[in-house]
Formats: sequence, structure tokens, C-alpha cells
Amino acid sequence: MNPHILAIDQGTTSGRAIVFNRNLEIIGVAQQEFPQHYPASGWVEHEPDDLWQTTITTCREVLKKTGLTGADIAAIGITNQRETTIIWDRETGRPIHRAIVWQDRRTSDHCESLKNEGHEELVVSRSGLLLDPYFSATKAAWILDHVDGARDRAARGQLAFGTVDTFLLWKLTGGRVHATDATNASRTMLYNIHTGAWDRELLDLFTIPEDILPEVRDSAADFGTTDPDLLGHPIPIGGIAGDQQAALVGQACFEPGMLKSTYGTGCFAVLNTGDQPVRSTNRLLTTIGIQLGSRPTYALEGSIFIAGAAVQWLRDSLGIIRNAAESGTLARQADERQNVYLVPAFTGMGAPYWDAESRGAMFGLTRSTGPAEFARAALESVCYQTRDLLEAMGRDWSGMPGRETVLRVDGGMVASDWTMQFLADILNAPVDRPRILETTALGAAYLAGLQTGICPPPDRFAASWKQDHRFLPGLDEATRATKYSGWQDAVRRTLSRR
Ligand SMILES: Nc1ncnc2c1ncn2[C@@H]1O[C@H](COP(=O)(O)OP(=O)(O)O)[C@@H](O)[C@H]1O
Ligand SMILES: O=P(O)(O)OC[C@H](O)CO
Repeated sequence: MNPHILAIDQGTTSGRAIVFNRNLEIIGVAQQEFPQHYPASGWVEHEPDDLWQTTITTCREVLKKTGLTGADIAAIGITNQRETTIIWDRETGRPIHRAIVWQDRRTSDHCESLKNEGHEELVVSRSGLLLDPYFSATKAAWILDHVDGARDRAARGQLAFGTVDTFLLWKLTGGRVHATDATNASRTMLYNIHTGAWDRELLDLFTIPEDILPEVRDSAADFGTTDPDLLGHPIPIGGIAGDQQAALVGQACFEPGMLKSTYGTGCFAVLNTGDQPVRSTNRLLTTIGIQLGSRPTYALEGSIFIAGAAVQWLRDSLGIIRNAAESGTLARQADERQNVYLVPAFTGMGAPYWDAESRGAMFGLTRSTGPAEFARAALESVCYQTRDLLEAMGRDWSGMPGRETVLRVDGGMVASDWTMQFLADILNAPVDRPRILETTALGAAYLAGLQTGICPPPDRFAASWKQDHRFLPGLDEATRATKYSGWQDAVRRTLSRR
């Protein structure tokens, strides 16, 4: 048998299945979108069965497309949208509520009141996260408090909690394995990233019964085998990681100081800080980047809510482009003399500002401002926000490489050469775009391949990482400084708490 690896990439808007050969080259992809549910303002839900059906359907479809059978797949790796919370009945496997998605803000008041009672220090020091509805803990408590009889059933051991990886693992193994990996656990706000265990005091604070929680394993580990009826053969599941951490692996950022940034709908920058967790004083998150051989590698993370979404806004709300690629064409035509800024706080500002109340704003408009300047401002805003994150990382950690930082980028938006060049210009640092842009799936496939002995150890995998293009900074220092200070001024004028 020529072994292949199947990566399941379960994202916020679609499920994808990707087959890699043993050299980690992509040989087939299947993708299916699923509906988003917005039952109230600020609420976002997924139907767990949609997550499962798109997963299994795309797995079957990609096998068909590539002419493979389950017997040709040596291992499965799972990567997933993080923090999204599901609780289900252990007996029937049926969820007791829809999945509450990471973007959902319904538990803002709960978080605010815990903050006002002075609990943020406990949360930050144990979990590395901020007391924010983004994470799983208050979402799980909300389900237990709002579904009739849920707390009683949980007390009788009938319910199971999981992030999306855990739910898919449960389904794939026919309800035999209830587990997660350390990267996903580190996004729940219930996990102590220093001791590597669920934290008693955090469980009490968020009123989460320990019995509902999954077992936490390494990111490359034995997660059981698939139910043979599903893909025609029992297949070992050897890797699990949250999608941003899987991208860190796919980008081979194994050494402290290495940094990747993923530009999809939002943008997530993750910096490997080695075996020591770094406590942020700039409202970045401390998280587990990867865990191999029971040893966690820590990371600092900055999350921006609007990246490619700003391009979608140009297309869908303003109608000034027909497709995403036109944003770059338009930006090239913009009048250089106009200093137009877009602060895309459409749903508030993420790191390092964490200002839920601010809303988007534009500055510097004149009579001659038109679609080209709007497009340029939208693309530039993503780059300015990345610089904000990297500057915060530099202030937080002396190991940050400074001027010689190389940023590895991936995600749909890095197709834009214009944006990547401006990113290098405004960061004054090289930006590397890899040949394989499916970095997240690659990371999951690598973890599964590592576990099953198909893939080489991290250093050899890192040596095989291939660059597509390096964007080098070309802007003069004075222009860079003027442009960035204009952005900082625009942000100051936009924030709700000035
Ligand atoms: N050539 C391009 N220029 C600018 N933005 C682009 C380009 N191609 C795709 N995008 C943006 O990238 C995003 C899609 O990236 P993807 O990684 O698929 O996101 P997600 O996983 O969050 O759905 C979209 O928001 C789209 O607007
Ligand atoms: O599914 P994505 O790519 O939008 O990623 C979502 C993140 O994991 C949320 O933390």
C-alpha cells in the first residue's frame, strides 16, 4: 500500500477533506459549506449535524475523486474552528443544543460580571486567556443553564462536552473516544496551561462539572480508529489541533521566535515562544501552540476579527468589486496623495484593543476619494492591524526577533500580491508565502503522519517547507512612519474608550 493521509479541516463556514500523499503533496480536495444561524443579535450557532454531515460527505467525496478507498488511508488528522462549544447525550450521541460558535457574544454579561467580581486574574494566570465570551467556558455554562434538565443529566454523567474536534472524534469512532488535544483544550478557559490539566478552580468559577469534559492528549497521539462502516475500513486517527495551531505546524514554525499569520475571514497571528509561557501585558493570548511527547510548546496569539471580511465588505456591501481579486487591481489605481484610513471595527476591535463597543470608521475622505482609495484603505487596514499585533508581541517578549522577523503567511487573502507587498512594507520585515497554501490541513496531516510513522520528525519536515515568494520591504522609513502614525491616530479616534 502507498499510504495516504486524510486531513479533515472543519472551519467556520465550510467543511473540507484533503488527501495528501506520503510526501505531503495534495492529491485531492472536497469542500462543502453549511448554514450559519443567527437566532438573536450577536448570537451565532451551527447545527452540529451539519458539521458532521459535511465532514463525512467530504471525506467520502475526496476518496471517490482520488480513486482511493478507506484502505489506502493510513491516518486521519483533524483540525477545526476552535472554542465552538457542543454538549451531547453520551447514550444517543444527540446534541442537546446547537453548537455555540466562537463569534457568539451572548455570554458578554456573564463575563462582565465575573470581571467585576475580580476573577480576571485567576482566568488569565491559569488559562492564558482573557475573560471574554470568545472562549468555551461561559458558552458551556449557558447551555447547561438554558436546556431543561441539563444540569441534572450532567450530574448523572449522561452528557459530554466538546469543541468541534471532540464532537467529530466521537462521531468518527462511533462514540468510543471522548478526547481532545492540548491546543483545543487551551481555548476552553477551563484548562490550566501550566499544569496541563483541567483546572478545579476554573471549573468551579464557570460551574462546569468535570465529568462532562474530554480526556486531553498530545496533538499527535492515538485517538482511536474510525468506525469501519463510515469509510469502509477502520482508519487510525493520529492528529488533532485547533486550526490556527495546525497552521503553525503546517508552516513549520517549530522554533521559538517563528511566527505565522493566517488571513481568512479574520486574521490570527501566532508566535512560537518555546517551552515557556509568556504572560502578555498587551492583551494578547497565551496559548498552547502544539504539544508533542507530553511537552507543550507555548505561543502568543493575536486575533483580528476582520481581514478578508473587509474585502467581502467591498464586494457585498459597497459593490465596488465583483470578486476578491479585483481589490488588488483597484488598490493599485488609488491616488497616492490621499491618506484614507479604514478602521474595520465592524464587530468591535480584537487584539490588542479588545473593544467590543467600537464600530467601523473611515478617515481622510475628500471630494476625490473613490472606490480605488476605499479598496486600498481596506487592504491596508489588514496590514496595519498585523503590525499592531507584532508590535505588541515585541513588547511582551524579548525573544521576538525584531527587524529580522520573517512572517510566514497563509489563508485565502495571501493570494493578493498587493496586500502582501504592503504588509512587508509596513512591517519593514520579509513576508514569506509558502507553496502549499492549505497550511492548516497540512499541519493536521503532518501530525497524523508523525503519529503513524509516515512523516519525518519536525526538523526534517521543517527542512522540506517550500517558499512560493518572499515579499521584501521597499518603503522608505519616513513614509512608513507617517502612514503608521496616521493609522494609530485613526484607531484612537475610533475606540469607544478613549
Ligand atoms: N485575491 C484576493 N485578494 C484579497 N482578498 C482575497 C483574495 N482572495 C481571497 N480573499 C479573501 O480571503 C478570504 C477567504 O479566505 P479563506 O482562507 O478561505 O477564509 P475562511 O477559512 O475564513 O473562510 C475571503 O474573505 C476573501 O475575501
Ligand atoms: O474557521 P476559521 O478559519 O474562521 O478559524 C476560526 C478560529 O479557530 C477561531 O478561533
